[in-house]
Amino acid sequence: MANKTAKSCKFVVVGGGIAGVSCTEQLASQFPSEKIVLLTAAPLIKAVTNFKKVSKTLENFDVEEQPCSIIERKYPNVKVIQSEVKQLQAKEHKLLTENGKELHYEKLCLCSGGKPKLFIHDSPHVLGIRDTDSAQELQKRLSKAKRIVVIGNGGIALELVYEVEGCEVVWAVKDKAIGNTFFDAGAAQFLIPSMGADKPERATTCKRARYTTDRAAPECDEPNRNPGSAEKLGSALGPDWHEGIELRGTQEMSHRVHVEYQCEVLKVYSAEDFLSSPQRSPDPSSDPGLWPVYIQLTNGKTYGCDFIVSATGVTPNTEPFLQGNNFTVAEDSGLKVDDHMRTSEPDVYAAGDVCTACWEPSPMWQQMRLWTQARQMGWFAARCIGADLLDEPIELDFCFELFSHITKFFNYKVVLLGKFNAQGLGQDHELLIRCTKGEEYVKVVLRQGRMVGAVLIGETNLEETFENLMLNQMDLSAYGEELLNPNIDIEDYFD
Ligand SMILES: Cc1cc2nc3c(=O)[nH]c(=O)nc-3n(C[C@H](O)[C@H](O)[C@H](O)COP(=O)(O)OP(=O)(O)OC[C@H]3O[C@@H](n4cnc5c(N)ncnc54)[C@H](O)[C@@H]3O)c2cc1C
Ligand SMILES: NC(=O)C1=CN([C@@H]2O[C@H](COP(=O)(O)OP(=O)(O)OC[C@H]3O[C@@H](n4cnc5c(N)ncnc54)[C@H](O)[C@@H]3O)[C@@H](O)[C@H]2O)C=CC1
Repeated sequence: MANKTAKSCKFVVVGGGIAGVSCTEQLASQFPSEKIVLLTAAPLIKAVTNFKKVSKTLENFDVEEQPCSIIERKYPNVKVIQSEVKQLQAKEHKLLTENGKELHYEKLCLCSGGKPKLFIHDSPHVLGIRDTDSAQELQKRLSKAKRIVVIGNGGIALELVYEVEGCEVVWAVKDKAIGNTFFDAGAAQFLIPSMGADKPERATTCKRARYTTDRAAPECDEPNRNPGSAEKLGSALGPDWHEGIELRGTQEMSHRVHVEYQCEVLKVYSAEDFLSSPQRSPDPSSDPGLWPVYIQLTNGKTYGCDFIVSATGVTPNTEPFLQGNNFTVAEDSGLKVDDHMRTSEPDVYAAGDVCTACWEPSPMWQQMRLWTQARQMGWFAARCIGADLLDEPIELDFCFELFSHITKFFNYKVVLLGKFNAQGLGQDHELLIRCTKGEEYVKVVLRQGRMVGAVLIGETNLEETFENLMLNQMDLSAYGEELLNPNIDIEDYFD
């Protein structure tokens, strides 16, 4: 039942992931005498630690899950309430929570993230990976598994096929090459040999140790009494999420990955259904009775396995906010935001995975649902809220000028800059490529002689120089292929 004594607050932020916490911290430091409520469904919040600027636009940081008390201690004007938002009444500037509370706001920022967009719903044999609970479930199931099937060709699939040991992995991708959200076929070819190679020894430090130690004792003011709802709405995992858990199956082997290219899922059968289906494959390993689940692919093959991982993207968490309100929603189901992070509802902003950037982007930026962008958007949304209250102008921040992402795949450092896959450029571009097997892969995208994108795999040390060349849009036509000549120290050249 709704609490009649509704609370009122100048700023309310929904979501304790990177976007929500970054927004809350910025509001708290900009408005130290105003109260900020951070409403979040999960018992722990995410914090950015060891933030380092690698270059003008590239940033690197660790992410820790922390009890809510830490942010409250750091910012006395912040109050964290652990409760799921059930409804937003935007006209009334009011939120209703699962605890039956009402909360009025003057300015609201929605940072409720996303959830796995599974290729099939309601199958006990299909797992999505998003938060700590789902990662632990994966670990538990894997510890009893001999074979799994991974569907999807983006970040999670790339990480998983490399990390899983002691278990056969069948990786089914829609495309002609692996890793299509990050790479082209050339880069994929460069990475393929690492897929079967032994992994180097892992450092023993575990960045996610807090997950287990703090979990038992959430310190929020209003602890969630319903563990089920928190489980469904945990914050997203991020860099190095697999370092804290052992992803090992039951078999005595390191890696074994088999890729099925250019296919999708036709049907998933339980063991029982498979027995009576006419779809039995000649592959003896898909014999009925051997496996708990069978997956039939569009290329005619059927695999039996212990379970299936659906690493098929993210759907923004918008449900509690849409009903009765007038949000404009993008094709990918995100809340559309303008260049001030405003949604179509007055005084409601959004940031991170829940939103879809709908401003005219700079020619070398695109949205991808990544940790860095969640941090930047959360922080920028807070600055926009502040500018609006103080009636000050604010321009789109420099961080939205050039897309930049630094990560690791197959134990290689990977830097992506600008239109790294020539996204949206049609035929109007040329590519320069330099590749040294097992060492580095460098791809540059040029448009009208100017650099507009790059993929750097390995320790290339080119990121700063290339970033500068992209930002200053220098005409490089005169250099031709010499631009990637390994005998020229390009850094000195363009300094
Ligand atoms: C396995 C995995 C690995 C990844 N690796 C990387 C990587 O290496 N590099 C990278 O850049 N990105 C990575 N990402 C992506 C990155 O984690 C996300 O883009 C980013 O964390 C999104 O942050 P967010 O704050 O928008 O959302 P989330 O982290 O999803 O946070 C949403 C918050 O909202 C809360 N919430 C949701 N609904 C409600 C509600 N109704 N009421 C109250 N609270 C609610 C949730 O409890 C949660 O706290 C990875 C993602 C996954 C799943
Ligand atoms: N190191 C990094 O930067 C990492 C980033 N992430 C991020 O986490 C989020 C979730 O990761 P992913 O689930 O891997 O999403 P993703 O968006 O990276 O990749 C989704 C993949 O699934 C494919 N796909 C979609 N529907 C499909 C279907 N029905 N059948 C077969 N394939 C289908 C797409 O073609 C795409 O290859 C993403 O935002 C991703 O960018 C995740 C892991 C690592």
